[in-house]
Amino acid sequence: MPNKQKEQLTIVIDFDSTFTKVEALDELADIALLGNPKQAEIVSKIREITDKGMAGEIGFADSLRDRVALLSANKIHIEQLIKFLKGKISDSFKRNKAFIQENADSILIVSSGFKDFIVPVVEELGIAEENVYANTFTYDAEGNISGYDQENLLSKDGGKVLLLKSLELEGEVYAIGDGYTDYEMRESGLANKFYAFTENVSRQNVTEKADFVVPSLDEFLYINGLSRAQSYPKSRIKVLLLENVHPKAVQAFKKEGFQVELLKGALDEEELIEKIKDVSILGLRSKTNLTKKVLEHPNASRLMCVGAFCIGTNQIDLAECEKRGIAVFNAPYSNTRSVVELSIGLMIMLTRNIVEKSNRMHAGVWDKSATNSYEIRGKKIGLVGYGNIGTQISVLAEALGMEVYFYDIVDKLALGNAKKCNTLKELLSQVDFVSLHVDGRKSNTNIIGEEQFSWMKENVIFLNLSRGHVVEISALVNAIKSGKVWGAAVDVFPYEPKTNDEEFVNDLRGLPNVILTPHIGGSTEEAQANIGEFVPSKLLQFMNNGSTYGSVNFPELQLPPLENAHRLLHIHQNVPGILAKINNVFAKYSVNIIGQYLKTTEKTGYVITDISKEYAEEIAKELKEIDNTIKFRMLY
Ligand SMILES: NC(=O)C1=CN([C@@H]2O[C@H](COP(=O)(O)OP(=O)(O)OC[C@H]3O[C@@H](n4cnc5c(N)ncnc54)[C@H](O)[C@@H]3O)[C@@H](O)[C@H]2O)C=CC1
Ligand SMILES: O=C(O)C(=O)COP(=O)(O)O
Repeated sequence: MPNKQKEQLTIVIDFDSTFTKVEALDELADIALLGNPKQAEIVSKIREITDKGMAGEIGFADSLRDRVALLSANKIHIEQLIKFLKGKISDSFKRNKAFIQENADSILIVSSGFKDFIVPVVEELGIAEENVYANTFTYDAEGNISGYDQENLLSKDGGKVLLLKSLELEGEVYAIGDGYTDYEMRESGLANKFYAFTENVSRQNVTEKADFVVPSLDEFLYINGLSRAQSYPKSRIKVLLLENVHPKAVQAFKKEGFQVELLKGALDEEELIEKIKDVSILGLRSKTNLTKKVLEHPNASRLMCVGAFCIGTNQIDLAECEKRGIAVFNAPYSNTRSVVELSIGLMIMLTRNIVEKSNRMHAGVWDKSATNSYEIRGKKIGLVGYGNIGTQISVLAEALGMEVYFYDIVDKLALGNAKKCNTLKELLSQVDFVSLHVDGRKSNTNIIGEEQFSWMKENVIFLNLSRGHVVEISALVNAIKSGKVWGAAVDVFPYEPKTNDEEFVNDLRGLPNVILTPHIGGSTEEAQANIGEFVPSKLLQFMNNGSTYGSVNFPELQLPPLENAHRLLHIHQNVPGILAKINNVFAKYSVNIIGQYLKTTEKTGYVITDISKEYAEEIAKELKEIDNTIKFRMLY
């Protein structure tokens, strides 16, 4: 075996729910019974028998006989099953194809399933037919399954033990599987160790008997010091996802073997301190504050990167993250359009006084009149903040015939015929609509208060879909009550309920021509699905490759994929001489550098060095000990 000088080791691997993600006979039943009116009933019966067998509740011979009798399958169905199973090989087996191919001679597939479909599937990863021990079907002249070879040891009760005994293997034997019959090989003493494989299913009566519980093949390889695709098994790395991020995000991390926990709501500071223990990757949305207090707590010491599954990152102490070598990513464009569409829609609803009309209709009042209903065409809109959202609204509003004005603290190029204002007052004093699209930086707190409302025209329509703390709510309430503001739409609030179970309490409730929405500007299926793909891809690139491209607080580096090299990632305070010190360590151990990349911000330096595979282990220790090192890790 590579990387380990040990006496001969044979690895015995189960097929169903271990090598592949599924139980093949259940799937065969699904395929064979397609179109049969009793399909659901028969399949559920077969699954029930499978489960009982796997849990050791009924003898295996009985389970096999009963299931085969229920199947009405033929050779064509087997062909379809093989195709299906090839797509269901467990992720960690696929990932470690190189190990399996290189060690195919010492790997045996021992299964109570059938060679008819197992052989073509395991051959995909380089395991030869002679290393597969399983049952075989018998067929009638038309190719229908008529039974199975009852002489085969694996068709009998305790079949795996009988088979293993007959093989008289020398050296160490390790068994990997998800079922009780896999454990029995260990119980009998024929296998030296049993690894309960839980990537696909986990059965308590099996895991409690195991020498080790392995959530992936990577974990098995890691425990035994064998060569593998993941330097450190991802099943040991915790991902915590908050605020009900899209299931696509959960899938993205699970597919790579991470340990993922998803929580529906946001967490407050104390709860986050509790939950962040041992977490390396944290995903949150706009409502969870990642504060200095959380970051400096020992529970957060493993945190490597954070994903804001939204645009705004004001809820995250970015500087503190940078100081601690934690890279933060967001989704700067995925929900832009959703906010833009909602803003335009709200403007029209308010200008036509639709909310009141609709409420009255629900109360049975038919009030067909044009009073207090206007078009937005020809009106002036003032955008405070001319970033990604502000500029898109600018283009659409102009297409709808509005005159666009904007104010931004940064010099921005006007799109179309939009007119730039030099001060907030200049903007507010001449427009019919005010729409806020600034970011949530602290200094934007209460930038719209009594004074700013006093600058606005009478009967202005006011929208805030940016951040709650940007507007002084009491001033807005007064402006609405005094009639200065004729209609308002507010999506974001200084305090927002943590979950959907908490009551929304705010002085804006009950005011006329005010549309209140529960911070849903970015909450469309499209936006959430986009974010659910985009943010994990950034976090995974950082974890797998070291790339920080798109980070909002870190030196940005887009790195080439790692090929046949080790990659050393060194994050340090940006003080003079660190690169020289790093390279002195490489020189001292005559390490061959294949590539080196450096990027710094004012405070932080990030050096990535790819080195050839032969290296002295001491270099990692010495690199970590360089003064001003923040974090160090190694990938291969
Ligand atoms: N309601 C919701 O569900 C959502 C709300 N948002 C909020 O919208 C904000 C804006 O999003 P993007 O346009 O993508 O961000 P962006 O960063 O592209 O644009 C923000 C613009 O505001 C400007 N700005 C900042 N402070 C200002 C001030 N005091 N006065 C004038 N201009 C100022 C900036 O220079 C920048 O051009 C986000 O930061 C987020 O807080 C974003 C998505 C969804
Ligand atoms: O993208 C943003 O900044 C938002 O405000 C949307 O936040 P959310 O993901 O809905 O909590």
